[in-house]
Amino acid sequence: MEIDSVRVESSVWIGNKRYKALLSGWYFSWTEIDKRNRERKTISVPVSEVIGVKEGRVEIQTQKKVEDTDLDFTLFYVKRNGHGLSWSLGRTQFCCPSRGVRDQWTTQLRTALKTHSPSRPHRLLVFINPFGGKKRGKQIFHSLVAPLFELAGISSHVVVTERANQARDYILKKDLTGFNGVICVGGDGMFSELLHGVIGRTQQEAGVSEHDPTVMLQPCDLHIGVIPAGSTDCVCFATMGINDPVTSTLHIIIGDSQPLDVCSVHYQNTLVRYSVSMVGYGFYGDVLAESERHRWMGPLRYDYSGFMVYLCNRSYPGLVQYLPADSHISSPRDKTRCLSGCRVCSESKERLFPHFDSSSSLYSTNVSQCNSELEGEWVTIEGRFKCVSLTCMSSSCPRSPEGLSPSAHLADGTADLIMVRETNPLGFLTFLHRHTTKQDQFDLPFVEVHRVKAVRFSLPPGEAEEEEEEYEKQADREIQTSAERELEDPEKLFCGNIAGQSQQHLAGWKERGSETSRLKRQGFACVPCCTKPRSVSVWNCDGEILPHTEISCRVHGQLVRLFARGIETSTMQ
Ligand SMILES: CCCCCCCCCCCCC/C=C/[C@@H](O)[C@H](CO)NC(=O)CCCCCCCCCCCCCCC
Ligand SMILES: Nc1ncnc2c1ncn2[C@@H]1O[C@H](COP(=O)(O)OP(=O)(O)OP(=O)(O)O)[C@@H](O)[C@H]1O
Ligand SMILES: [Ca+2]
Repeated sequence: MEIDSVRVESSVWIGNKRYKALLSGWYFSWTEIDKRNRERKTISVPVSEVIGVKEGRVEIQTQKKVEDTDLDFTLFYVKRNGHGLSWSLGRTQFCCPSRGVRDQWTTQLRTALKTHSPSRPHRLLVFINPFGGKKRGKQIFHSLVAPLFELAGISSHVVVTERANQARDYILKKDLTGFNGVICVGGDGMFSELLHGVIGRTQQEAGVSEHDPTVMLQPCDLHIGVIPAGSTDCVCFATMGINDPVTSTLHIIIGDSQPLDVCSVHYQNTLVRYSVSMVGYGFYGDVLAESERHRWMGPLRYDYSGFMVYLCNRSYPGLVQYLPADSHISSPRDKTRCLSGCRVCSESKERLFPHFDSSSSLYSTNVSQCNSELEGEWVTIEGRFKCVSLTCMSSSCPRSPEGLSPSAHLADGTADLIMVRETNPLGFLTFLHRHTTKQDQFDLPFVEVHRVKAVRFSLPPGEAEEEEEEYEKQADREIQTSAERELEDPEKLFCGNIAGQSQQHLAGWKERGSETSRLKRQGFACVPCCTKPRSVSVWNCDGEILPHTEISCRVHGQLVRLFARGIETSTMQ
C-alpha cells in the first residue's frame, strides 16, 4: 500500500476481479485491472457521499457481518438511480491483500470522511406525526430511516407526536444542546411546525421581535430535515425534486445544506405565520377550507375539494400592493430553473447579508439594513381575482411537477406573486391544467406574475364593505361560536407563542368561527364555499387557514437551512 499526504493506493479485490483502489483529494475510486494489467472501468465516489465504512462483509439491511474475514471491508455510499434525483444506498465489498492494508484503508477512509464532511450531523431530534398522509410515518422511520442513521453513526432522539403543535413547542421550550438538526417525518404541516419552532427559538435567543414586519430576522443555524410522509410534501419535492424517504435520509446524513427563503405573514403589527410554500387567497383558500371537512379521504381530499370548488366558479374583489424585486437579477418568466448550486441564489447572499461578520458568524439585526431590502416603489392593483398566490419557491409537488411558479428560486430573497383575474370556467381550467404540463401557465391574458419582496392585501372599499358588514353582523349574533370554544383551549390554535396572545388575532378566529357556525346552523352541508358571503375568501398559508383577510407579507431571504441541496441536473454514476 502506498500512502503519501495526498494519495492512498493499493490493490484490492471485488469478487474475483482485481482493482486499483485510490483515495485522492475529495474522491475514493476503484479501477478494474485486467489480466494484462490494463486499466478498465473506474467507479468514483466523492468522500462527502460516503455513508460508512465497516470491517468485514456487511449486509445493507441487517448491517450484520455475513463473513468475518480479516481482509475485507465494506463501503456504503450514495448511489444515484434513474435520472439521479432518487438516491439509494450503494455497497461494495473490498478484499485486501493483508489485514494491515485493510486496517489502513478503514482508518484512512474514516479520517478523510471527517476532513471532507465537517458539517455532518451527529445527533438529531426526530418528530414523527403518526397521523400524517397515509399514516405510515412510524413505519417509514423505523424501516427505512433509522437503519441508515445507525449505519452512519448518527444518534437520534425520537418523539412520536400526540397532538398538533407538540413538535413546535418542544423546539421552542426544551434544551436542544447537542442536537445538530431537527427532522420531521410527516407532511408540510409537520414541516411548518419545525419551521415555526426553529425561527421562533432563534429570534428569542437573539432578542429579535418577530412581530415587527420591518425587522431583520436572525438566520437560523439549526438545520431542518424532511422525511416525506404527508399528503402534498411540497417542501420536500421542491427542494429535492422527489418525495422519497431514503433520498431525504441520505441528504441528512451527508449534511447537505440548502438555504430557504421564508415569508412572514402579518396582520397589522402582529406576526400571524411563516410560509415557505404558498400563501394563497381565493381558489386555494377555498380548496383548503373545503378539504378540512373531508380529512377522512386522506390525500385525495384536495382533488375532491378542488373539483367542488372549481364548480363554484367564485372570484373575489381585492386590492393587491407589492414591492417589486430587482428585475435585472431574475424574472418569474425567464424560463430558468433554480437548480443545485444556483447562481442567482448564491449571488443573493451578499445582497441579503451585507454586514455578515464571518469571524463571529453573526448577522447584524440593525433595522436600517433591513429597510434597504424594503426600499422601492409599491405598485397597486385592484380587481376581481380567481386567486392571488405568493410563493417563495417553485412549490412543485407530485400534483404539479413544475410548480406554482416554475422559475422561482429557493434562496434569492424574493417570492413570486401570481394574480389570476376573474375569467370564465374554461379559462381557469386551462390555467389549472397547465400546472400539470410543461405549458406556461402565465401565458394567459387574465394571469399576471411579478417577482416581489413584499405584498399587502386588502378588500377594496365599496363593493366589499356592504357584504362585510352583513358578514360581521352575523358573526356578532353568534354568542357561543365554535371559535370561542376553541379559544378556551388555545393549544388547538396555531402559533400560541407568537400570534395566539394577540387580541386581534383571536378576534380574527372568532370571525371565522362565527361564519362556520352560522353556515352549519343554516344547514348548508355541502360545498360551503358557495354559501359564503360573495366578497371574501380565506388565505391558505402552507396548508393552514389564516384567521385574517387583510394581511401583509414580507420575504426573509435565506432565513432557514434544510438538509438538502436543491434539484440536481442528471449526474449518473
Ligand atoms: C385539470 C387538472 C387540474 C389540476 C390542477 C393542479 C394544480 C395543483 C397546484 C398545486 C399547488 C400546490 C401548492 C402547495 C401548497 C402547499 O403549501 C399546501 C401544504 O401542503 N398544500 C395545500 O394547500 C393543498 C392545496 C392543494 C391544491 C390542489 C388543487 C387541486 C385542484 C384540482 C382541480 C380540479 C378541477 C377539475 C375540473 C374539471
Ligand atoms: N399526533 C398528532 N395528532 C394530531 N395532529 C397532529 C399530530 N402531530 C402533528 N399533527 C398536525 O397534523 C397536521 C398535518 O400533518 P402532516 O403535515 O404531517 O400531514 P398531512 O396529512 O400531509 O398534512 P398536509 O396536508 O399538511 O400535508 C400538522 O399541521 C400537524 O400540526
Ligand atoms: Ca425565493
